[in-house]
Amino acid sequence: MKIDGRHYRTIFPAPDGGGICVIDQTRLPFAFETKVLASEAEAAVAIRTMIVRGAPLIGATAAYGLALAMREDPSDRNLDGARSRLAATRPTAINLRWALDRVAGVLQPLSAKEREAAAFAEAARIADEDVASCRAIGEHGAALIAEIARRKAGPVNVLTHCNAGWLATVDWGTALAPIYVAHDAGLAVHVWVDETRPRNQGAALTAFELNAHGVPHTVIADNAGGHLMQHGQVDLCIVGSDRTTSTGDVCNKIGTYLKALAARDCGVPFYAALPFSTIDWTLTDGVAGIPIEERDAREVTHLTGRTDEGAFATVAVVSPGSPVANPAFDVTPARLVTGIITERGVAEATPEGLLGLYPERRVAA
Ligand SMILES: CSC[C@H]1O[C@H](OP(=O)(O)O)[C@H](O)[C@@H]1O
Repeated sequence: MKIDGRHYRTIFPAPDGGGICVIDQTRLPFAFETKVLASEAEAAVAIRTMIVRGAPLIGATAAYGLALAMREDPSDRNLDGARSRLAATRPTAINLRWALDRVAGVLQPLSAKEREAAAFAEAARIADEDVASCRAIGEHGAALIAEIARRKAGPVNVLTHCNAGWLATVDWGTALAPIYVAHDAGLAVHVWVDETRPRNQGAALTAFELNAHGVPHTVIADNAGGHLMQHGQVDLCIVGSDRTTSTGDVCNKIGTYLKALAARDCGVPFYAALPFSTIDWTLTDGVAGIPIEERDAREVTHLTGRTDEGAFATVAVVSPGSPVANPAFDVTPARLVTGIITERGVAEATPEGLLGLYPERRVAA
């Protein structure tokens, strides 16, 4: 996407070959800064501390992290060690392990001296595929928005949760890609942006993206979404996913499930947008099977932002000494999901629906 007229991907090789450039998303929206990840360890820290975040971007970063590890030591021992260390950075987004397994599968049969170049090449393919997949998600999802636009006057009002925009992927995004494609095609779209406590990816990142692209939007408190749906101000919900099961259960940022419940109660269509790399074909029960990351309590007890004088500041917002829980994701059961928007089209949130798009995943009876 473009920032001040210049096109960026969220991750790209440093021009001097010194490592991998990423956007430091912990500094947005008040500072647009890139960082060079020059080692496996720096890639791991970037994922763990959410300098980079979003399932597809986590996967791409891990792929390049493995390439950086091969630059350091291409031995079998380090390949296995780096794969384990990077996999341990965050437990929920399946894209992380998917990318590591894919790159490691390419490297294992190679000689040590071949591994660095092969790893960087495979990581680049993963990044390029993600851009193409997310662009296609945009096209398929935009058709849903266009269908609603034909039936109503005024803008199509889309509610989204967290950030599933181009900052969560290599480019285009997943939940926001249909909004960009529809907006660029001249359709009137307005986005309700859930702030998304506690990390505020909506208020900080989705709002930043939509501002930069000129998409009309309104930032709301997380708890306002149900009210807006009750009053007919939401035409559909589109969210991202960190892991979706073969049966259509959708794991996404904490609070997504509550929006799905409100949407069902108000008759609002609720879609998840995700690429093939986010589907976990080994799972049928997301609530029981998907590991939910428990993040640091400080993400709940403190807020970081910019003062009126323009300085970054962190303040406490919780009564000192109170215990805190911080589950980072929840699972929306398939029964609450209207459809799943993928790079291959829109499927019902059912095994048959997903297999209809990915027939190669049918297990021989
Ligand atoms: C396109 S995946 C976006 C997905 O990832 C976010 O989680 P996090 O910011 O913690 O990496 C959130 O669940 C988004 O929906």
